Amino acid sequence: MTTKPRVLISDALSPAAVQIFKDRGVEVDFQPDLGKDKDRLAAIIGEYDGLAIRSATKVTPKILEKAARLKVIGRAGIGVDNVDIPAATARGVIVMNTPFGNSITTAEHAIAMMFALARQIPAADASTQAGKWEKNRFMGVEITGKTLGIIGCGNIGAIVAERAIGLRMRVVAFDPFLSPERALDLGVEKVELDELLARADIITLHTPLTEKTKNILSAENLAKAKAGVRIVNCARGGLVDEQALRAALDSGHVAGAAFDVFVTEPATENVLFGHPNVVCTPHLGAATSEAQENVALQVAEQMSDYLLKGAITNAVNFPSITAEEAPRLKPYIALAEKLGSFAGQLTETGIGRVRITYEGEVAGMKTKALTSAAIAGILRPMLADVNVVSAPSIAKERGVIVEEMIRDAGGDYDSLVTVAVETERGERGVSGTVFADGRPRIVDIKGLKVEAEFAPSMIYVSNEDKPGFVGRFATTLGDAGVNIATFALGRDQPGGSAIALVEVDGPLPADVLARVQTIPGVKQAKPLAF
Ligand SMILES: NC(=O)C1=CN([C@@H]2O[C@H](COP(=O)(O)OP(=O)(O)OC[C@H]3O[C@@H](n4cnc5c(N)ncnc54)[C@H](O)[C@@H]3O)[C@@H](O)[C@H]2O)C=CC1
Ligand SMILES: O=C(O)CCC(=O)C(=O)O
Repeated sequence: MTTKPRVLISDALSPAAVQIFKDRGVEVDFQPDLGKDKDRLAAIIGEYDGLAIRSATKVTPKILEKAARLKVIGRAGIGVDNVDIPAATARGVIVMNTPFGNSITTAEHAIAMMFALARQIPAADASTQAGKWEKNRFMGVEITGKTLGIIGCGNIGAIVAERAIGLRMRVVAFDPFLSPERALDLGVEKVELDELLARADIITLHTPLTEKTKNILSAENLAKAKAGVRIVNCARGGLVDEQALRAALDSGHVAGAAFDVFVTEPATENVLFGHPNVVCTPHLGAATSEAQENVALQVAEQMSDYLLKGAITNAVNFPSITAEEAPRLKPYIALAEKLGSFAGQLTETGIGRVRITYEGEVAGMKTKALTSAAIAGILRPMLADVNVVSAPSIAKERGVIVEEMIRDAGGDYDSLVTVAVETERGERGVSGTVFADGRPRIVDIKGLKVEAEFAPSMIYVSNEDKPGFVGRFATTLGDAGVNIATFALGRDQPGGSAIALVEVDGPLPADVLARVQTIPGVKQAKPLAF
């Protein structure tokens, strides 16, 4: 007799999920408050094959250590920042999300927050119900004709844009990954951040929280914003510097702020609380019955499909491939994703085209999965939780042309994968292979031969091939106490163009990078993380 897989639901998912699991033949244990009790979760997680969550459950390495049977974590929602993805991946646990199920609802919340700010509805409500009838206190502003600045024009940002245009607003958007064609389709004007800050009457944020977006509205950027600007954040706490925002509200430079998300959640106290022009909700962006039913049904279907049939959908850490194909493909998937990540981390402008070339043995493998992995790697530095399944359609939606080429083995390697990214600044290609030890290696960057493994902390430098660079570079790092682990060099010809790919122990501090950038002959220096 085969035993049924067991799933634990540890957050307040819609009960619709319970029914789906039961109907599909999965045993389900619904404990909606368990996620808040990490000790109890750790005590029982070992009994389950699947864990279905929203945002209250934090899936930490400690929880994963106890999860001996766990095969899949299903997030009924978009952000998977409450799951330690590398730790889950390292334990072979698939992490799935539902990337679109709550987008409309969250966009609607942002629009609702914008109106709440413009007409001071929460304060007017409290005053009216207190019997004050303060008609002259609550003078609002009209939305029509105002400029909305959208930071992050992905799924939710695009829906907000469509709604705002329907409200007769002008919409400008800052999103390095928004293609001009997509912007045109949406009817939004693609601008740089400084221009958005200078022009927007209302700013709404819809990016994930990443190293690049953290404090994207810093004190400095808030100061650049138009006097009287209003700010809406229904994406993630930490996109706006809360202390700086409070100061800008106190000075009157920012006229109002509506926040659904906070640096620390649950936010039982916060520097923004108590300001008369601040409206807050407790992370309610996705909280409608429609969205909750969508994401609960979808996550239960996806998890059941995986547990019962091995099918993988919307996984953020693995492509959709069968169990038989997995062992052979795995190192090449890692290679393609890392080559893509290399190209993505070096790309600073919109991508027009991605060309992936497979030469030799790898050309006979399931290259679609490899291409998806490469695109996910390219997009991941910019997009919220892009996965290998959704990456190609996201690229298509954004007007990125993806080309796949297959060739016989021609060079020094049995298998060679090349990822080339074309932007308005030109094309950049990076090639790699998998050696007999199963570890992926970079073997060529922009036509320059180099041989290096991918490492958690690296520096990529392109420079003029002049004497003295290596010495100055090593001294700069050494003086700053940064230890060099490996050092790979390549060049086209003596005295020509050169590159260095250097592995360091730990992340490179920004001031050290700045010093590297000033070494004579250095054209570009970038930190990379794999
Ligand atoms: N308040 C809530 O309850 C909810 C919040 N969210 C959050 O909303 C955010 C957006 O979700 P989606 O639109 O589905 O994600 P998405 O991945 O479709 O869009 C994110 C956009 O941000 C852009 N972006 C990334 N880095 C950027 C940067 N440095 N500057 C400007 N733009 C940048 C990307 O190019 C992308 O277009 C996520 O953080 C998600 O977790 C999502 C659902 C509910
Ligand atoms: O589940 C929730 O209420 C939070 C939704 C959210 O933040 C997300 O989907 O990223």
